[in-house]
Amino acid sequence: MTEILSFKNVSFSYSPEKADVRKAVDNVSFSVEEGEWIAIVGHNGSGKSTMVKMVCGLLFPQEGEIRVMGNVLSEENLWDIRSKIGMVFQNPDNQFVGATVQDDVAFALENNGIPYEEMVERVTSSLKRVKMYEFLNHEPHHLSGGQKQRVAIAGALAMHPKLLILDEATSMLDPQGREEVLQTVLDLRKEIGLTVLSITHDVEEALLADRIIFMNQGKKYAEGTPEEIFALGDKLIEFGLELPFAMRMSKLLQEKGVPLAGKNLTEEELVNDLWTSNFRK
Ligand SMILES: Nc1ncnc2c1ncn2[C@@H]1O[C@H](COP(=O)(O)OP(=O)(O)OP(=O)(O)O)[C@@H](O)[C@H]1O
Repeated sequence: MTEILSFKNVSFSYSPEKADVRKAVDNVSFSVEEGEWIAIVGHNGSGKSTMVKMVCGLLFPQEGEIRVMGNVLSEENLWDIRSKIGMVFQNPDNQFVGATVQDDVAFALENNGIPYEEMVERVTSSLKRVKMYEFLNHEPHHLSGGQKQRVAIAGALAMHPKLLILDEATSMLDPQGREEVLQTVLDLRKEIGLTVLSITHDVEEALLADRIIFMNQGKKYAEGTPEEIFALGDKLIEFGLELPFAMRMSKLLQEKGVPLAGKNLTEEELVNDLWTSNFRK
């Protein structure tokens, strides 16, 4: 397994001179292996954005070290490392720089001096990967939120990133847009083994990840598979997170006396459980 990103005992405080101000990120360690999808979840102020800013070198840890593809992130290698990371942010309207979809995807390639023929090839293949090729000449403001985010993903893909960071990338989308973007990420993982780090409040999105890092007040409270993390149940609620819809529904049904065997993280599991526990003899 190749390690793409690691945090080792990383701490950051916005007021390092004040011992009484809580650290935004406090002694956090984790790693992301090639091909994994890791979701960082946590309530407001738990340190998620500060962690992303450190991965991109916008902030540097005061303690500990961050490695990207084996290299300790520093002022010297910052630009090289940034070129290997694709980012998609929260607001689909703040990310467009091109007048058309293809101009937008080509923007970073042009800035990086990629030869014209290669640029055309990368724009074409990236837009095909996110199923937005037919919108090549469309103006961005005519697209839906989900389509805009898929173009933003294409822009990131065109740079052949080692890591794609989704920073609350679905939080401003309607359910259909959210679904489109998440399906795109799932497809990309299957097709090209893309490594993904997503920062999210959305527990249903976190369920799709291989592993979840659960942050609380700057500290890593827990890390594990979605099953392990959501088994924490009331602890998640206490720290300001919801449980997935299927789990909440299972709990309510059990309280009403409907027999169910499991906790049921997904709707599919719930439907199967309802069927086997109640109807199949
Ligand atoms: N520029 C800043 N100056 C001072 N303190 C800050 C700054 N940015 C964040 N903080 C503080 O650092 C802590 C972690 O904030 P951070 O934004 O990283 O959390 P978050 O989990 O991303 O929250 P949200 O989901 O609201 O974006 C919070 O206590 C926050 O108030």
